[in-house]
Amino acid sequence: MLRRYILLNTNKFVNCRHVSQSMLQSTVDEKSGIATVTMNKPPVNSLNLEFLDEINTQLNKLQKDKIRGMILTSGLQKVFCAGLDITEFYNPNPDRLAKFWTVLQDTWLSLYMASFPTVAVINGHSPAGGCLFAMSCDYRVMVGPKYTIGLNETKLGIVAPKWFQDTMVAVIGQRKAEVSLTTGKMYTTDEALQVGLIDESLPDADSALKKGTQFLNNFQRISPWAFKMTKDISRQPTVQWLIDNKQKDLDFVLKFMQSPDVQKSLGLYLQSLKK
Ligand SMILES: CCCCC/C=C\C/C=C\C/C=C/C(=O)SCCNC(=O)CCNC(=O)[C@H](O)C(C)(C)COP(=O)(O)OP(=O)(O)OC[C@H]1O[C@@H](n2cnc3c(N)ncnc32)[C@H](O)[C@@H]1OP(=O)(O)O
Repeated sequence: MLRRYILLNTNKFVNCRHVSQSMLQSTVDEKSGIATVTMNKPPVNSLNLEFLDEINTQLNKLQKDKIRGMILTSGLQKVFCAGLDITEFYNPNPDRLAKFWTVLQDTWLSLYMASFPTVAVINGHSPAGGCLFAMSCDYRVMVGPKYTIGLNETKLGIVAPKWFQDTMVAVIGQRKAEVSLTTGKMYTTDEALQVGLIDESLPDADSALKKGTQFLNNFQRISPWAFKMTKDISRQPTVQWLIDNKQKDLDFVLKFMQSPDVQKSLGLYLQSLKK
């Protein structure tokens, strides 16, 4: 494995393994075994087929490398992740859409059930799929006060799939999730903290990264096996539906996304984004 000194987001030089460099940068601190995975797909880290594939491959690699923890963050100025790439849904090629959705399912399962502790350092806006990724980590530290986070699918005229919804319920509870999902609510950092959607709010990215690292350091004294078993038991009710219904979920999305009403809503939403 290539060893070199590189400059991390913390502006400190640390001895680390450089794992990859493309839309995703991944570094592992040799001493702590903590990986920092930085999404870097301008302009907004939207999750298309290729990007999701890269994220999933990296998560599986980190698992094989037996890292001790992971921070997921963004290398962009003001966006953590803009969610799924809407152009994957608009006038889709059915074969590509099927691949895209399957990789999304797999990536979510890899992240949600990661064998190592994970922290999202949310250093920018985090709508929809971006919020899903953040909620799938074990801890969320967000840079405030100006960014927003939430599952806004109803605002696009679409519906958050069951497993997106269940992930939110697991974080903030049934009642708050129901109101949040039906209204497509995007929370400010303060609101997200209040509702429990994030665990901490910090004024800048450096202190958020430090906080995330502090959280991961808690696990130095906890057996990885005990951690993983506990997490599996806790998260099993949320993942089991998708594990049992991957094909049904895919078939539904293929049908739903190709319906004229949904295409019309998506077209209007894309237009409004361009404006
Ligand atoms: C019963 C069972 C139901 C089954 C349901 C089936 C299917 C549901 C499927 C999926 C669920 C969907 C999940 C999603 O994640 S959908 C994506 C939702 N995301 C958003 O709504 C975010 C939209 N973007 C923004 O709000 C902003 O861009 C931002 C993130 C706040 C950043 O703002 P900023 O001002 O910095 O950037 P711009 O707005 O100027 O954007 C720059 C550039 O990027 C394009 N873009 C932005 N977001 C996306 C995106 N998600 N996908 C693709 N492209 C995006 C934007 O259009 C601009 O493009 P341009 O060409 O003008 O440069």
